Amino acid sequence: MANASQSPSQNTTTRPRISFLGCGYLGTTYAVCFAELGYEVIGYDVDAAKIESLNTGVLPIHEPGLPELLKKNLETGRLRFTTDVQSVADFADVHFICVGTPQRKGEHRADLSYIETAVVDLSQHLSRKVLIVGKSTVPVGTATWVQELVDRHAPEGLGVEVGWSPEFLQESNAMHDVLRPNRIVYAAQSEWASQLLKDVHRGILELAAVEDREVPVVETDLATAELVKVAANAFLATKISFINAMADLSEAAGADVVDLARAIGYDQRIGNKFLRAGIGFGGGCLPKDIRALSARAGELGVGESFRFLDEVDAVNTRRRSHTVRAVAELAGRSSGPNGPDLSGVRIAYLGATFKPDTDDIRDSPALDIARRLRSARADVVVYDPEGLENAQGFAPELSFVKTLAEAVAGADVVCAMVPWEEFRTLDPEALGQQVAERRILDGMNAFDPVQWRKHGWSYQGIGR
Ligand SMILES: NC(=O)C1=CN([C@@H]2O[C@H](COP(=O)(O)OP(=O)(O)OC[C@H]3O[C@@H](n4cnc5c(N)ncnc54)[C@H](O)[C@@H]3O)[C@@H](O)[C@H]2O)C=CC1
Ligand SMILES: O=C(O)[C@H]1O[C@H](OP(=O)(O)OP(=O)(O)OC[C@H]2O[C@@H](n3ccc(=O)[nH]c3=O)[C@H](O)[C@@H]2O)[C@H](O)[C@@H](O)[C@@H]1O
Repeated sequence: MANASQSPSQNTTTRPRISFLGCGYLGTTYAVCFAELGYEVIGYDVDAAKIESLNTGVLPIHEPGLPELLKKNLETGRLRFTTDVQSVADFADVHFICVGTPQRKGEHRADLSYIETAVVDLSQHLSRKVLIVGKSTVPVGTATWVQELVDRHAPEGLGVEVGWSPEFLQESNAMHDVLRPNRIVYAAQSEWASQLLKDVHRGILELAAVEDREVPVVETDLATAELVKVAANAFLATKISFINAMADLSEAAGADVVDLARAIGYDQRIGNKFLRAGIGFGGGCLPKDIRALSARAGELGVGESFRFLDEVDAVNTRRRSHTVRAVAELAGRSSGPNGPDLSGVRIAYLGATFKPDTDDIRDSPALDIARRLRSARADVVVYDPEGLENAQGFAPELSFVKTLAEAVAGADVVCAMVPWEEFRTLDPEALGQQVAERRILDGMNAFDPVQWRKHGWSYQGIGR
C-alpha cells in the first residue's frame, strides 16, 4: 500500500487512498463500504463527538447492517475517522465531499456554506496534486465554483482538480446501494482525473463481476453529473405527488388508490415503485432538492418549465393538513376555520421518522402531522422503534413512550403513520383489546380495510 508521500499517479496503479469529508448518513456509509471494498479510507468531520463515536465503533445513526461493517473495518486498520484536516490532506489521493447542502432559511435555494468551508479548509492544507470529487447534492454550476475555490485556496501550482459523482443511495438500504449501486455516474475534467475515478470505482465493479452483475457507468460532464442527481429526485417526488393527487381524487370519487396504483404499476413504462400514496414524502433530500432545483432553474432563466415542481411540493405539503382532518373525522370532531379541536382525544401515534428503518426525522411528515395534532390540542403519544431520541429533541411538546403497548393503551384513535415492520404486522383483534376505541388512521395504507372493519374498527386509509 502506498504511503502518504507518494503521488496519486503512483498510487492509482493499485487503489487510491480516499477521504470522505462529512460523516453523516452519506459520508459514513461511504467510508465504511469503501473500506469493506479494500480501500484505505479516512473519514473527516468537524463534529468531534461523531468522530469519537465512529472511532470507537459506535455508529451514531441507525442504518441496518452498517454497525457490524463499521466494527469489522475499524479492526482491519483500513478505516479511521478524524477531525484533523491536515492528516486528511496528507493521506488521500481522492477526497469526496459529503457535507450537507440543506435548504437555506427562508429561501428555496441550497445552502452551500458547508461545502465552501470544507473545500477551503482542505485546499489550504494540500501539498500535492489530488482530486476533489463532489458527492453532495448541489445546484448545477456548483462544481465549477468549487474548482474556482480550490484554485484560489490551494497552494499555487499543485493543479488540484475537481470532479463530480452524485449519489443515489436510499437510507435504510444505504449499504446495499453503495456496494451494489444500480449505476455509477461521474464527471472528470482530464484524462488523469477520469483514470483516478475509474480506479476509485474499481472495487464496486470487481464485486459486481464476482456476483455476475453489471453496473452501468455513465461518464459525463460536470453540469450533467450535477443535474442527473436532482433530476432523479425530482422525478421520484413527482411520482409520489402524482399518486397522492390520485388519492385525493379516489377519495372524492369513492375509489381505492391502492388498487389503482397496483393496476397502473403493472405497465412497465410506469413501474410499481414510488407509487405508495400516503402522508407524503419527507426526509433530508426529496423536499429540499425539488425546491433547490426549481430555484436554480429560475436563476438560469427556465423557471417556468419547473413550476410543476412547486405544485409537486404543494400537493405533498397538503397531505399533512388532509391527514389532520381525516383524524378529526375519525374522532368525530368537526373542523372550524382554525381546524379541528381535538382536546380530550388520546392518540396512539405510531411512527416519527421520515420512513421506516432509519432514525432520521428530517422533514418527517409523520412528525409534522403529530405536531399539528398536538396544536389541535390532542393528547399525542408517540412511539417509534428507532426515532424517539431525535424526535424528542425536535418536538418536546409531544409525549413519547418506549413501547408500542404504552402508546396504544387506552387510545381513542390509533394513527399508524410509518410502515415499520412492527406496525405493518399489527393484529386488529389483539390491538382492539388494548385501545379505548377501535378507530384507526392507516397513513401507511398497509392494512386490509375489510379485515380491520370485520374486527369492529372504524378504518380510514389514504385515498381509499
Ligand atoms: N442521506 C442520504 O441518503 C443522501 C444524501 N445525499 C446528499 O449528501 C449530502 C450529505 O447528506 P447527509 O449525509 O444526509 O447529511 P448529514 O447532515 O447527515 O451529514 C453531513 C455531515 O457533514 C458534516 N460537516 C459539516 N461541515 C463540515 C465541514 N466543514 N467539514 C467536514 N464535515 C462537515 C456535519 O457535521 C455532518 O456530520 C447532502 O448534500 C445530501 O443531499 C445524497 C444521497 C443520499
Ligand atoms: O438524495 C437522497 O438523499 C436520496 O433521496 C431519496 O432517498 P431517501 O430520502 O432515503 O428516501 P426514499 O426511500 O426515497 O423516501 C423518500 C420519502 O418518500 C416517501 N415515499 C416513498 C415511496 C412512495 O411510494 N411513497 C412515499 O410517500 C417515503 O416515505 C419518504 O418520506 C432517494 O430515493 C435516493 O435515491 C436519494 O439518493
